[in-house]
Amino acid sequence: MSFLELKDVTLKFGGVTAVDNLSFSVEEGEVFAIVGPNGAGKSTVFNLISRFYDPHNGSIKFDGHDLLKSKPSGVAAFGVARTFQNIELFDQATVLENLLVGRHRHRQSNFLTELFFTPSVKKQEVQNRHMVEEIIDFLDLQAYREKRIAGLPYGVRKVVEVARALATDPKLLLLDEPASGLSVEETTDMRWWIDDIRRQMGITVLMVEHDMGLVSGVSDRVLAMADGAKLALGTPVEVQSDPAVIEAYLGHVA
Ligand SMILES: Nc1ncnc2c1ncn2[C@@H]1O[C@H](COP(=O)(O)OP(=O)(O)OP(=O)(O)O)[C@@H](O)[C@H]1O
Repeated sequence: MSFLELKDVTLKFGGVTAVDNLSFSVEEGEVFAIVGPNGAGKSTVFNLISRFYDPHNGSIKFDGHDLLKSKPSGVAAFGVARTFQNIELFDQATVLENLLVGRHRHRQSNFLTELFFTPSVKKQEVQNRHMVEEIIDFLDLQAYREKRIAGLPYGVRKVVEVARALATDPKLLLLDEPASGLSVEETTDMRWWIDDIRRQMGITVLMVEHDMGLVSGVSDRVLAMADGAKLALGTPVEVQSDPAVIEAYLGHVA
């Protein structure tokens, strides 16, 4: 069985079929990209995996779990974390505080143990800090750790969003347009972060991205979508030279 498996998934919004009988699977350890013109259904696929929406048909399995039978909150507990197209951080909190919030799913304490700051709570707090500091070092965010999000440049906030998702200790990282709004240099940096996350942290990455340079540079496989359905699936070179993909993009540009 594949690490992540979507089978015959369909979701309609009224008369619009946002995802149309879509099947694909992602293997453990790969970087897998979803591309396609605006409105192709890419974000909806992310929202289905995150259990933000329920499909009308089909199945979604991750790491041996039937995601559709779990509570939406259970997805994070299975080890799925995501970033958002419009960065979702606490603006008035520092980088460090935002990352500590990301550790929340690992808290095993309750109100009383926290009230009395028992040894187990203290130990957990130390472990959380340690892990968060490692992520700050890993993504080179030391200079910003005590800075509030609101005052940070956009490119740094994008990296903090990735850091916050990593703080949940995921097995699968969903990156929603990691390069959107970034300069050419920042996009190159993002490419190396994604590569390091896969190679050094061993985390599987599924991303939606429009920047074909980033997609080709970092992805093992690419799924091209149009009108909610699969147009092509293969290596970046295979997908970029697929006639159906070329037509969908040219049709979109025209
Ligand atoms: N909540 C919603 N209600 C109604 N229609 C929706 C909703 N979400 C998405 N859609 C529609 O579903 C289709 C797929 O949208 P989706 O956002 O998944 O595309 P996308 O490929 O992510 O596009 P983009 O690249 O612009 O982000 C579009 O026609 C969109 O208008």
